[in-house]
Amino acid sequence: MTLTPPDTPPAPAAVDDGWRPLDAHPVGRTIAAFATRSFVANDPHGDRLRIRYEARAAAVPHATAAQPAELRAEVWFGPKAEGPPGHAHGGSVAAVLDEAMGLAVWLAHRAAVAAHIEVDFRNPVPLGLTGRVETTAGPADERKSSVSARLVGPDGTVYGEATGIFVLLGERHAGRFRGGGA
Ligand SMILES: CCCCCCCC/C=C\CCCCCCCC(=O)SCCNC(=O)CCNC(=O)[C@H](O)C(C)(C)COP(=O)(O)OP(=O)(O)OC[C@H]1O[C@@H](n2cnc3c(N)ncnc32)[C@H](O)[C@@H]1OP(=O)(O)O
Repeated sequence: MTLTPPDTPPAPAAVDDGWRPLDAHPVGRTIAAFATRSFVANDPHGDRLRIRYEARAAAVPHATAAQPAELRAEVWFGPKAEGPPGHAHGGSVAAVLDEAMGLAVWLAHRAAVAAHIEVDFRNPVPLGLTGRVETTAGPADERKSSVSARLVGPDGTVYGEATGIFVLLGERHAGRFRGGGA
């Protein structure tokens, strides 16, 4: 006896929206290597912050106003990110937004450091939240770029919003931010 398989609806066609792991992008590879050391991203299996960056490539190596390379992230706030009981420390939220903005500018233009950031904490972040960080790097002039980022929950709740001015590293900063640790 053969059974007629039940009607199964066709699987929805996967939508390729262009987002890839950060290290799949040529510039993103350098950034991803940096992020293995950074304060925010250096403990991908830890209990504080886990973050995974993704890039959407521009068709050209450097972003233009028409075709920027974009960065976003998925982030998890673990039990050791606590600030107010049961909720994430504002500094952890600010750090996540700060780093994402810096990496967004790096991806879109070149390596940069924060000169000025502002953060609005819109809603308390419950520990255990997995949220999405969205960034928008503005166009750059010779020395700086404006950028913004926000942290959004799976239900669309906006937890934090940030804007920043990031100074693009150039000859005048030679050696200043290379580091290497103590
Ligand atoms: C393949 C090679 C790979 C290389 C790898 C490189 C290593 C990776 C490097 C980087 C990756 C970073 C990944 C993101 C990490 C997360 C982001 C952070 O948290 S970064 C840490 C916190 N930030 C600091 O420690 C900066 C400390 N501050 C400074 O060192 C200086 O103040 C600095 C560099 C920010 C500015 O000093 P000036 O002398 O270079 O710049 P001036 O000429 O004064 O300003 C340039 C423009 O920026 C404006 N500007 C400067 N500071 C401003 C401010 N506070 N507010 C508003 N505008 C400001 C100015 O008005 C000027 O604008 P006008 O060109 O005239 O239009």
